[in-house]
Amino acid sequence: MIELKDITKTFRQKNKSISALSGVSLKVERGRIFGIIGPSGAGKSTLIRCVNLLEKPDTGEVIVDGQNLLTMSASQLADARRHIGMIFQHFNLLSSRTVHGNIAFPLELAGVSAADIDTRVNELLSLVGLEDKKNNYPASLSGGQKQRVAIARALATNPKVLLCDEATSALDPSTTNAILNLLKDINRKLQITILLITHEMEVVRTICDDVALISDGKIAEQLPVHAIFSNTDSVLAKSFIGNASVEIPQYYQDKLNNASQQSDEILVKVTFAGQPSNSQEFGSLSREYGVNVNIISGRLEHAGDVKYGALLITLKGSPDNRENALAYLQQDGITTELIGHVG
Ligand SMILES: Nc1ncnc2c1ncn2[C@@H]1O[C@H](COP(=O)(O)OP(=O)(O)OP(=O)(O)O)[C@@H](O)[C@H]1O
Repeated sequence: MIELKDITKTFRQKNKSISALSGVSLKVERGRIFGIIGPSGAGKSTLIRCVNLLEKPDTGEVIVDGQNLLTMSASQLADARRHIGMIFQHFNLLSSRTVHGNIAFPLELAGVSAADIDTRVNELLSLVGLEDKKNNYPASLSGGQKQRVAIARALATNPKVLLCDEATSALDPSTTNAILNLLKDINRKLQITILLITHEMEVVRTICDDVALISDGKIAEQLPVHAIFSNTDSVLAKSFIGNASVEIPQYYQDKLNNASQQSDEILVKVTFAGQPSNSQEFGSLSREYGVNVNIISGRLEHAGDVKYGALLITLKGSPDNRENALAYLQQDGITTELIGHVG
């Protein structure tokens, strides 16, 4: 649905030039939610703005729904852009227009009749759950409600593609989730292809089917989200797992300081880097290896049908049993790190 071929973009300022994109190619299949993630300054905004030519690439091809946007006349491009909706981090609503007026705006520009506009705006208000805010002005809405208006406006002309430029970065976590769910719903119901940029892995994990990592204006990695963890060399997997730090509670910190090396209980950090969600690691440890397992703290997340994250556990048993239990975990692809004796 979207294909970028060898895009380059350099910004020229007085006496210097900044290379924002150098040779970026990517393909977004129809109906997918595709995330582009990367650190600040990596080129994410420039890249997404190239898709609707808000930013014109210096070289390369931008193909949306089979049409090369860079070879179009101005009127063809205006028409093609009606099929590419966009939402922004700061919503970009018109403060002098009501919710209805904002959503109606692109329809007015497209020359739709007042009666048809009214019908369409009502449909969109119901889709985004804002029927009761029709006559409100943006200033009286919450951030999440403003983004819902922006989504409704972006969908007004029935686009095939929705571009999301850090659409949830200005929102709190629960509002972020609600907006991500709405985007996923829209993707499924309307079969709309979504390309989003974000600096948060959580956004990728929550709704994306595919992800590309951009770094220094180049695509460093690109893969389906469910495949991140089966690819042990994946930079993205490492950054997911890197976030899975666990804190040792003070109580166990004190135990670590005071315990003898002969104690039969050890504190272990267990890191999951893509294990199937249904594996039964801890059950087997007690049953088959004669050790007692106690989960102290940690965080496990799921991406597709795999889990990742880290747990802090204690294992209690004879030295041999503990060693066998750790070997069993490692054989399952789990990383274990002995922190010390406790107890
Ligand atoms: N209009 C511009 N003029 C000059 N330089 C620009 C312009 N827009 C972007 N840049 C530069 O291009 C590079 C990529 O910027 P871009 O905004 O695309 O990155 P980003 O990944 O979206 O960053 P952030 O997450 O901080 O928004 C940066 O070095 C930035 O300073």
